[in-house]
Amino acid sequence: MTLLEVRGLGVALERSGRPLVQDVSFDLSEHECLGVVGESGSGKSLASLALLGLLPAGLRASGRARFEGREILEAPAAARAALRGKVFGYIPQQASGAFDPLTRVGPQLLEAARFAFPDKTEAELREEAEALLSRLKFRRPRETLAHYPFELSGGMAQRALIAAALLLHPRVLVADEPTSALDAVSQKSVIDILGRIRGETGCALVFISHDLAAVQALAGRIIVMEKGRVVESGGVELFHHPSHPYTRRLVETRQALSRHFLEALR
Ligand SMILES: Nc1ncnc2c1ncn2[C@@H]1O[C@H](COP(=O)(O)OP(=O)(O)OP(=O)(O)O)[C@@H](O)[C@H]1O
Repeated sequence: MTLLEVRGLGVALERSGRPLVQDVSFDLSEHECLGVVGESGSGKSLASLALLGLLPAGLRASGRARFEGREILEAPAAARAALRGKVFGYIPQQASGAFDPLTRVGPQLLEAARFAFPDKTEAELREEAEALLSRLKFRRPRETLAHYPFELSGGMAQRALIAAALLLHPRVLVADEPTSALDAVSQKSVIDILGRIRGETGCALVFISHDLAAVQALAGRIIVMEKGRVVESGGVELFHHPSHPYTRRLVETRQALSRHFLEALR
């Protein structure tokens, strides 16, 4: 079943009308993972922030986006906030910046869930958070909830953010470069976790990354963005037979980087 239908999504500067993202279209079904790739500045984050209703001040979205047939771009602010609470989960790029350094991890993890599920007791929410952390490979979930953010490694903080998003039971999880600030082992762990969650919960995933290997591991379909536009889209075979020169360049750059690292290891 199609969850999300995006047609002609654009983002522009409010004052001048200068376009930053233009004509992005895709469908997203339950369980599906859409990979969004492209160089830094190609518009990946702005396209997803437009869908989430989280564009920075001074930017405006245009086009159409429907969740289960309901238009979301034009929905009033309160309805957008409710959608973010219950429909869309968001995992931002920098886990460290997403936490308030002076507040323990537990209250921060539970804050949005308290609003989203006012009928659940504090004990129920804590229990759910601990179970989630345990699924996300935290050995001592209760202790983790009592920690301050600085006591978590980068990989742990990123996994804690995934837990915070999942506590809201999202139907669509948007992960914006969730592995870019992590070492190789943590990257693999986060990718494994995202893949598993999709299988277990049925939530759809929009996975934004310039790591082509990670996208290949997770996504069934891919859109390639350059300078704010989608230049190519298709299945993962797109990386083996890229038809657009920009996709070819991305693939060649990745192959050259892999060769470089392999030579450096010899
Ligand atoms: N608040 C803003 N005001 C003006 N221009 C912006 C703003 N935010 C982003 N841009 C510009 O919009 C374009 C797309 O930015 P965006 O952050 O979506 O790229 P990206 O592909 O996500 O890059 P990265 O991989 O580095 O996160 C860039 O040229 C960027 O400079």
